[in-house]
Amino acid sequence: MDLQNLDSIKAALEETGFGVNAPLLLLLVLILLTFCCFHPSGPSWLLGLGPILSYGRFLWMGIGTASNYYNERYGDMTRVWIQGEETLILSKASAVYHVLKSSNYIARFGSKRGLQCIGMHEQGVIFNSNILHWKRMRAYFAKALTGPGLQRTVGVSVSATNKHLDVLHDLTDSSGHVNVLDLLRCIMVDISNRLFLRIPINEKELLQKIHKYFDTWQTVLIQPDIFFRLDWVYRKYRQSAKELQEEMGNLVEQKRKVINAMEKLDETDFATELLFAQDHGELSMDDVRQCVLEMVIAAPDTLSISVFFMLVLLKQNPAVEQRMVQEIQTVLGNTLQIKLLSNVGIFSVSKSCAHFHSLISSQTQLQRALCSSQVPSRFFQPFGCGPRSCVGKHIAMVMMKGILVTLLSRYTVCPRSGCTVSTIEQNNNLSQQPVETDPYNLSMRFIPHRQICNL
Ligand code: HEM
Repeated sequence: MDLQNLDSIKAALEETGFGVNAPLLLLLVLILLTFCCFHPSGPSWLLGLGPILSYGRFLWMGIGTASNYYNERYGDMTRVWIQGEETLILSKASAVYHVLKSSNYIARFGSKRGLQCIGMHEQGVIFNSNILHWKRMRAYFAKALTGPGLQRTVGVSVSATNKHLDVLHDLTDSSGHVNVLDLLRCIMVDISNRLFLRIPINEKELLQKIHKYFDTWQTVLIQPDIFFRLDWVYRKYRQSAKELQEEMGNLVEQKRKVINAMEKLDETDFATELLFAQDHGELSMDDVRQCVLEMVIAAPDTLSISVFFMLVLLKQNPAVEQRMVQEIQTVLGNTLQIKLLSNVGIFSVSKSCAHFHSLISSQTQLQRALCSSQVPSRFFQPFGCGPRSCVGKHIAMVMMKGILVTLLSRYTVCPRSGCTVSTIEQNNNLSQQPVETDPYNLSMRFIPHRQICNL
């Protein structure tokens, strides 16, 4: 703030009859100074070029990488422009935590045309910014992802993992390396289907469609309107979104037929609840399809990446892996008992729960060792927090543990030599994930424990 401004404020005060009221003036100066000091820095306006350049950077680099770039360059609270709107980019853990947990943080940004393309504009839950509608949708998700649904998850996760480990050769190359990310995605989509939809699916085909949908989601989210008018560019993305939506529409219709053919409904699930709500006029057909779509895509893209990084990290921390395997062997005895878990007897559940608790402590220690010791643990929020936090956070933990315990009880997993979290090339747009153009570096050897013992 310069002296000229101070003089004009003084003159304005005199003109309005306040006179030179020293305490008032001092207070005003203090307020303005505070505002100047705490006003976030960022790229300059540059006759309107600044907003265009910063928006361009977000489109070109992807949301995550561009955010990191601005925070590194201008500090952990930076002002930029996205689609002409002033936007704050925060990287300080305490500030992020403060914003996320605020009851005012209930909407997400995205271009209207982009969200319409992927069916998320005022529909489903993930990017639904129609607050009343989002609240209603979130309730269906919350119901399916907690309570009895959560209890079934242990058995389903263990049995789906075992099923896919039994046919590991499907994803093994000639050098004996497994495409772990694909394996985990297959497991995840199987678990999601068994829990929320319960219809026969072609996992690989569905995963391909999910992959293309996710790519479209990342591409269109903050595009300007002109992008959607360039048919030769946009056509491909519109088509990818439509393919998954149509597939989900078909699966939902199949589900309806199954329900109609049933004499008595023993057990309900997410899709059934939605279809009933549609029958009662509470939800539209598009709502049902979009909610099922979001539920089915939520886990493969988040959990498979998380478990993949856990496996890499475990190899970087062999002592932790060894302790976990010992715990697994002590608690579960042998792999046969793990297979028994798929039947989810009360005895097996309590055993596995006991183990899960000890596993949490190992993981937390691993996390602590790897995260900066300066950051208090409450600021570590992989699932976000507050009203818009991950509605699947509890089930995600159960699924991850179910998969990890089953996997580690049968195999030790070896990434290629030199493959560590810091050497893996990563993308950071909507979420942080390994670059998969060359799956060679990301594949791992699965060595059965029996084989190690015999070595
Ligand atoms: C390791 C696994 C997962 C991670 C790291 C993760 C992380 C997140 C994060 C960071 C958010 C946004 C939170 C915010 O804005 O504050 C979110 C939202 C969400 N997650 Fe997850 N998630 C995971 C697994 C899952 C699973 C398994 C499901 C469901 C089956 C799920 C369903 C959702 C949904 C529906 C939302 C949107 C909630 C809303 O907008 O109201 N997530 N997740």
